[in-house]
Amino acid sequence: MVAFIQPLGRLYSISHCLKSLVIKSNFDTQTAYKKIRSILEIAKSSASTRALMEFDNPPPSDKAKETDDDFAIVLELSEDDLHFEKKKKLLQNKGFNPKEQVYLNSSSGPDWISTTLKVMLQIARIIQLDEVELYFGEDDACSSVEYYSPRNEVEALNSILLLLDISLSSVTCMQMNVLQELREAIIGMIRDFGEKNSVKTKILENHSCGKEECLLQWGENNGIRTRLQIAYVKGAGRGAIARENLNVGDIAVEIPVSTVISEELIRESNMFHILEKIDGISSETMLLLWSMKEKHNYNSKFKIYFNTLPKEFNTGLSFGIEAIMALDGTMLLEEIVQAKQHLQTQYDSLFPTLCNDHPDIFPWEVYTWEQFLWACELWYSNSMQVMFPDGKLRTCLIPIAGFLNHSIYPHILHYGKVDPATNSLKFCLSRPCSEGEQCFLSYGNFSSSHLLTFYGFLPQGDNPYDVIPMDFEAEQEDCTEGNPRLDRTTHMVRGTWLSNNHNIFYYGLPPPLLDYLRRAKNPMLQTKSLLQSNLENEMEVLGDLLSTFDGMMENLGETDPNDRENASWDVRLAEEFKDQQRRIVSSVLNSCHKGLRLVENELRKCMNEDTRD
Ligand SMILES: C[S@@+](CC[C@H](N)C(=O)[O-])C[C@H]1O[C@@H](n2cnc3c(N)ncnc32)[C@H](O)[C@@H]1O
Repeated sequence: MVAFIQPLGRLYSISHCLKSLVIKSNFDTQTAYKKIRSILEIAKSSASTRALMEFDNPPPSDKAKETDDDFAIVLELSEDDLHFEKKKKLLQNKGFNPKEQVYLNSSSGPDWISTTLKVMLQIARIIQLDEVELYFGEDDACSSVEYYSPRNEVEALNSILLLLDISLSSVTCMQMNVLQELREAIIGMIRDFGEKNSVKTKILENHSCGKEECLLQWGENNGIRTRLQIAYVKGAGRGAIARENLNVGDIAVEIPVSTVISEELIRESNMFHILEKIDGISSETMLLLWSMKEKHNYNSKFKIYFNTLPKEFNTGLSFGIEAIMALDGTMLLEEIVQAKQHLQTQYDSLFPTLCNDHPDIFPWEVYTWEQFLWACELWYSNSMQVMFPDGKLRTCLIPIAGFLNHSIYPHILHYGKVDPATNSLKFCLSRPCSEGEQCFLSYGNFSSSHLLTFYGFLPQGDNPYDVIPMDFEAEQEDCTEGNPRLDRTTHMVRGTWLSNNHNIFYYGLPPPLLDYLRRAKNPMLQTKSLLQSNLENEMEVLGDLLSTFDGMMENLGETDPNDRENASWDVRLAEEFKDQQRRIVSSVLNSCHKGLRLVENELRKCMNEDTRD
């Protein structure tokens, strides 16, 4: 996403001990290439130096069993991980260390592969958790989490595969057999996971793809290699379809840097010397202004690419007034209004000044507000963040790869780093894609509100990143000066159907939120035992949540009975989004009601016991 929109704040209010509940969209930033990743490390005792790849001797108790074929893989949570402490705690709750050795012993029994992989996968899943997944990850030792999110699962399986591949190069023959067996099992798990979650694409045969084929030909002439073809697909414009069966690790598309639209181009243009003098202008904004003019340049190197771009993008930024009003009761209304206002302010700060001062370089008919909005939508919905060999992250438009649609079950997770050896971007598969199947990318771990605003669609399936963030502000006594101060904490909820744990003290709701509310009510309560005081506190917490979410549901109103089929594209999208919000809020309300019944039951038992005593 281009960096000229700031995160936007949104408001709700909660009664009782909490002063206010401010809801913010602070989990939507494009983190994929900025985030410091946890690394998985493998250890080998025979190596003279401890490097990324080492093998460890078995622990003393296992010494008797030590053979040439007894060896361990170490899965390590990097201390550089942004969430190191939380992940370490979660690992420890499940009985693992942040640096865990998993012994590979093929003679330990017929189930050694599934037992070993189960352990490795549990650890790898936690290491690969992102901020939202970690927040919702159950934190008690008893609940065994099967999986956190489709992205996390594919990421965790691929990280184990990478570990095995790294280690294959330096093992004995017997150890190689063991690793190969594990590797095949992992590939099988990735395939099974993909088959269970495959998204059926309807290809629209009656649409011609002449312009797209011209671009593929242009790509071939310019060194782009692709195993994808382009077709119109139902509900998503164009999409990229596998021409042949593609396996994990295969490259679906390879794009030389010379065919990428990035800030280098603006430096070569005649508008650079004017734009560079504008205070605080970002390279993304310069590039956006460049692209507005370049799409009319008949001699442009990228003319064929510009020819394939839609006339309209239909993102949330183009929502008309009726659609915006249809969002009433959701936080998205304010977000879209603010985003549009922000763009209008940006436009007004540049135009008509640039057109008046340099009419030959910035012709007014090219730099209208409508054209500016079109370019913003182009850059928001089609650009990718790319890490170049010089270590700089640049926002780029990437011909052909730009046809890849987004999915919650993506085939391609990592694509944003230029391979310095080939000076190209490689789009490698993290799960297989069969011939004729649509190949999907992950645009990032985005909520539906973000995807609607900046990309103009709502993804199919349960989006684990559809959260309702909640910022709590609680007044605290300042010990040193006796002045009250505001403590701000961020929590969130999402559809409680995504949780595995609906037992008492959990109810499918996020444990960190519940713990925070419990402590806010009664800082002395420490345990989740069935004591009367705990249960009474629990009733209050659930009661507060119930009244907050009841209010949200009331604000959302009833489903619009009007015929959606005949509604305009934007009103239909707004109504669909609102339905999703209702579903989330309704699931929270159900969980609170069920929770209250559970707690009441236990409280009754508690009181009966007291009267018997
Ligand atoms: C990078 S482009 C992908 C190619 C695009 N479909 C096209 O025809 O040019 C991103 C745009 O594709 C569409 N898109 C991507 N993923 C989608 C999905 N899962 N469902 C519906 N539309 C999608 C949205 O319009 C989005 O703004």
